[in-house]
Formats: sequence, C-alpha cells, structure tokens
Amino acid sequence: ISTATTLAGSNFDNCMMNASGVYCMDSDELLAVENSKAATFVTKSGTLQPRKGNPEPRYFETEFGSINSMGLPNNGVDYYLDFVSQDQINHPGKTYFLSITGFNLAEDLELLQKVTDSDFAGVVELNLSCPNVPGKPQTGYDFETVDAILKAVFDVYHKPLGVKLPPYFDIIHFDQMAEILNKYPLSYVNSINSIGNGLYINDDTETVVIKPKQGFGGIGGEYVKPTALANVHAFYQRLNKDIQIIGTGGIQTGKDIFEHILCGASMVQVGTALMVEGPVIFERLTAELEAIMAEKGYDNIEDFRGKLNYL
Ligand SMILES: O=C(O)c1[nH]c(=O)[nH]c(=O)c1Cl
Repeated sequence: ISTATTLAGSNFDNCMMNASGVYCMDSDELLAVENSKAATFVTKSGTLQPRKGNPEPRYFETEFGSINSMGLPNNGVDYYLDFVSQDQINHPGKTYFLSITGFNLAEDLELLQKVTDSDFAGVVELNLSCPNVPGKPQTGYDFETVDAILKAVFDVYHKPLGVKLPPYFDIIHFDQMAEILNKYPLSYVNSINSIGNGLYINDDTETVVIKPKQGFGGIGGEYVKPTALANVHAFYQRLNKDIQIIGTGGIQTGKDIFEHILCGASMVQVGTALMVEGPVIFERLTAELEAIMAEKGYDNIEDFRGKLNYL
C-alpha cells in the first residue's frame, strides 16, 4: 500500500504536508515538518517585506477548531527563498512549496521575479485568500481581479505554480471561478483557506477571544470540513484534469484524508490539527489512511481518487 502522489510534476512519497501558516514561520518549524512523516512542506506566505502581523492574542483553539487573525506575520520572502534554496541542496531531488502573497498585482509580480532570480526549484503557491489584513479584501472573492492576476502572472512565470483559494458557498461561484482557472496553466488549486471572519465568544467573560478586528477571524478545523470537501469536489468536477487539487480543511484523521482524496484531492494539507498535535501527527495520519486503504483493498490513492459516488 502506498499513499504516494504526483503533484505539479513532482513525485512525493506520501500525500500529506502542512498547510501554509502552520508550522512554517521559521527554519525551526520548517525543519520540524521536513523531519516528520510529511512528504514536504509549504512556507508561511512570504511578503516583500517582513511583517509583524496583527496584535495578540490573534490565534485561539476551540473544541472544534481554531480562529485566527494573524495578519500575515512572516519573515519576508527573501528569508523563505534563502531557507528553501539551502534546503534543496541538503535534500537534492525533494520538491518544496513556497507560499507568497502581494498586496496588489505589482507586488505579486515583484515576488515572482524574486523567485525567478533565486535558486528556488520548487512549487510556488500564490495565496489569494488571506482574510485577515484589515482594509484589504479577499482577492479570491474578486473574480475579475483573480483573472487579471493570473493573466499577468502566467505572462511572466512559467514554472510550477498553484493558487490558494478561499471557500466558496454558491454553485454559480464554483462555475465562475473554474471558468477563470481553466484558462491558465495552473499546476494546482489549493482549496480551502480558512472560512473568513468567523466569531468565537467566551461566554464567561462575554468577550471575543482574539484582539484584531473585534474578534473576527478565519475559522479552521472540524468546523470547516464539509465546506472543504465541497470545494475540493466542486473544483474536481469543473477543472480540466491537468489542474490538480490540494485538499485543505478539517483534516484530523486518516478518514478525513480519505474523504478529501475521494473528492478529488491529489495532496492534502493539515492546519489546525497540526497546530494542536505537532508534526508527529503525520505518523498517525499515515497509519490511519493506510489502514482504511487496506480494509478497502486499495493499493494507491489513484484507485479511489475522485471516485465519490452520487445517489
Ligand atoms: O492571518 C493570516 O496570516 C492568514 N490566516 C489565514 O487563515 N489564512 C491566510 O491565508 C493568512 Cl495569510
């Protein structure tokens, strides 16, 4: 039994990695994922300049998941480019993911130029879905802007690149986004980012639990799995088959991974549960997924990927 996968033209010995934002802020965290059972890692979304992010507390774990309004704290794209370029030397043949996000098209292009000028040989994940920068709308909900960004990006960048999308909640939006995405040579779509601008309340103190944005923040964890599975499957149904899907959202067990793959995912990313359990989670997830595959008689993930049945 193998949980190996191929994504963006690279082979991975299993189909699990961290979600951007979790265990990927600095070299210590990235090395912890590197040295775990995860197949690879993705960096925290790098911006042109380092950012402190929003005031704390800005992350909170609840019984069913998490709420965050980090505000894109990161060490800057140059830090992550340097780290991954060095890590590639230490692990020849491994493919890593670099997440980037600009605050406008010019910044996105400047970030990609830096990637082009570097020794980075992995996959770029363009984050179009940060919900927590006050005053900045979610790019992923502005369809014309997504179209314009992808047109400009693929005019200049010709190496493997995927996009991280917010969750959509309307069938017509799946149709409209897929129509845009299908126009471009994307390696993959990563769906979903957190469900933006949720609110969690401490009833004893009658207070919100995070400081930024009067307590409004992106929701992750068990809360979001039904939305994540729907987004993965909706894009699987609609995207041309050379645009693969990374499934992110609500993964806590091997069963959750099985469901993401059944919906069409070729790779999965773990966020909240990784934050809770640490990189050792990938050992448990691997064992659980392999046990499910063994029970069902599947040798590899292609035996069941995308094969969700309808009634
Ligand atoms: O506040 C954040 O840093 C953040 N938080 C999220 O839940 N998703 C994102 O893409 C980002 Cl960039």
